[in-house]
Amino acid sequence: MGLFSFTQEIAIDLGTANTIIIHNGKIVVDEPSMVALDKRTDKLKAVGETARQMHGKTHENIRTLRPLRDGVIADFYAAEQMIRGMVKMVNTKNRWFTPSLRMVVCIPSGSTEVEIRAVRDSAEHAGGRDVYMIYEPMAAAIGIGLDVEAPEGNMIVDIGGGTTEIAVISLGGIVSNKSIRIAGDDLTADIQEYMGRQHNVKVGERTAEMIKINVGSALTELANPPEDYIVHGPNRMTALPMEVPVSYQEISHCIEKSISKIEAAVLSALEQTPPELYADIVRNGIYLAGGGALLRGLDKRLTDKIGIPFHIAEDPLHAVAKGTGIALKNIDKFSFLIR
Ligand SMILES: Nc1ncnc2c1ncn2[C@@H]1O[C@H](COP(=O)(O)OP(=O)(O)OP(=O)(O)O)[C@@H](O)[C@H]1O
Repeated sequence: MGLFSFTQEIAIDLGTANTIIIHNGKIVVDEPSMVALDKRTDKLKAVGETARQMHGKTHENIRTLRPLRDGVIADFYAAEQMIRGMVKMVNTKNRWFTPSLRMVVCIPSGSTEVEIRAVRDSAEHAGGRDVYMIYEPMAAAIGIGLDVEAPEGNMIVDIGGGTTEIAVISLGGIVSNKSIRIAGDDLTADIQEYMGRQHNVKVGERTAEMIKINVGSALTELANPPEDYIVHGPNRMTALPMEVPVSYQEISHCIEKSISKIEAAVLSALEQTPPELYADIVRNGIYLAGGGALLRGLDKRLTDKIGIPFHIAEDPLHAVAKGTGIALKNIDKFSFLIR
């Protein structure tokens, strides 16, 4: 080791929609999982929020892309560039020498060997010397503050951008899990398609996501309904500008199919749960994490349908990252980390 080499420890929640880095127990990077590359040289032009702002507005020499799809790396080179770019954001002070990185990165629980390898390779190419991995639902459970090593069953439903992960955790391990590729991005796609079909207005992905955040609902009747959201966009036929007010009720109908699929996956995961753990889950309730947990009425809908209380994690968008950060501090203690 040279005179100026040092090890930096970071935890990465590498998500389809957002990537979060924790360093010294604090969130230091929280950016959309997006890169902008120069088409001619493949060099990185921008990463995170800056790349997202370029999305849909680029000329022929720049391409913006999301390196992950459905929770897993879809573009290996872009993923590596993104991790590199985001790690650089952590090291704004020490530009003179590159630290050796000790990382904990989270991965979907349904990952194949090849997908795990892809995350490890990307992390190592981006400077990781000592790379550990943790399954996302395990990280979410730790982030929520559950004692994952206790002989007690807990069920986590983590609804991210690309995947919904449902897992039962007990004694420091995942007893059963179900991962489906229906999550927040599918709800956004449902809305985008619906706006064109129903209102004849063309909306981009970002606008559809804003509709979801402002008036998305898993129920057709809400106790505290949000005000209609006004959408601006071109008419699909005439290209003339339109202004369309959108209500939460119509959005609840348009995302109904996808929500039902998530509901069915939770039921199927419960069916596979061993009886002793099932009893613990009925007593403790089920924890919702990930950005999708913020959808209005989802906790109530699932509670009413399944008959077990659903609790939304305190900070659902950051639960996985927080848990990954705690795992980083306990690398030697947590035997469930993957090397
Ligand atoms: N208030 C909200 N209501 C509904 N959905 C939301 C809200 N806020 C964020 N989301 C959605 O949550 C998703 C992102 O969640 P999260 O950051 O947990 O996913 P991720 O970790 O990047 O994805 P994955 O776990 O699938 O790799 C996006 O689809 C986003 O649109």
